[in-house]
Amino acid sequence: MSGPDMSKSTPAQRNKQLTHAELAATPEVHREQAVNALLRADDITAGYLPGINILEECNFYLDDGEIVGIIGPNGAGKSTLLKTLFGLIPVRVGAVSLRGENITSAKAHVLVTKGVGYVPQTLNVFPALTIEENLEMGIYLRPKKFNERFEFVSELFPLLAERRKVKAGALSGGERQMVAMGRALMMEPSVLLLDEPSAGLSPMFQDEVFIRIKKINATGVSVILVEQNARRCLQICDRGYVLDQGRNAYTDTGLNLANDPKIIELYLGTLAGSSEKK
Ligand SMILES: Nc1ncnc2c1ncn2[C@@H]1O[C@H](COP(=O)(O)OP(=O)(O)OP(=O)(O)O)[C@@H](O)[C@H]1O
Repeated sequence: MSGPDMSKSTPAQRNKQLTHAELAATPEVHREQAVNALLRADDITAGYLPGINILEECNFYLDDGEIVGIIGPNGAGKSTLLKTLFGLIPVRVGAVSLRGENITSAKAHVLVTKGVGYVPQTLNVFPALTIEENLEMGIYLRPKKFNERFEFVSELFPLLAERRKVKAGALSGGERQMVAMGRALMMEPSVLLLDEPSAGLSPMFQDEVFIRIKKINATGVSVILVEQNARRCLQICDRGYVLDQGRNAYTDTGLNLANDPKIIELYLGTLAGSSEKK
């Protein structure tokens, strides 16, 4: 690839020097940038039914400390990518690695012990259990650390401590989302995978969720965020990927994607002209 000499720059610096066109068009660039990534997927193909691939040769990486957003149309494969990274769907072709360790198709419970947390879009709390019991379920592998982690999670979500004896089934959608994120944080993950955390929430609660994600990230947790609310997602993420029909369509910084006329036209639709919240 022609262009600036990137041999002495950090991955973060190199990200900023490249346009989405360069990144999307050249898998070599992805590989070069992803060398020291915290989590990366190389050319992964995956699907649910035999012979039907949902993801086709997808490339993805997350650097330490980043929030990376994944946006795209309905059915593009965003949730499937997250599930594949978390070992819920086997990888058919390609590889996934965590801090350089090959974790391709490693099972979810193994990934949790390696510092990967996952919050599914639905059915992400135990409604019959109290908030406290839900959080206990999150750390059942290390029960002695409950108090320490409960304190950490309560600082991010004070409501969870205040209402610890309330059953999760009695909470609003936004409050349940906090329980789900809190539970995933109990195991002290270094990477948190969030599947459409703002889905179905009122605009006020959506804002609250995005603010909390930034706070979680500020504690040192790297975040992969799948979102329908693409514009809001791009506002808070360091980098974003656009998936379309199971393939990488574009990737760039969140800011560049949000302001790219092509992305606006194809993926952000009428939201593009709406007032933005910073
Ligand atoms: N359990 C499943 N079994 C078979 N096919 C599935 C399953 N879950 C999802 N799919 C299919 O995989 C494709 C990608 O779905 P996925 O949920 O990953 O898309 P998405 O980009 O997250 O979209 P959305 O924003 O609508 O959730 C769709 O065609 C969907 O019908």
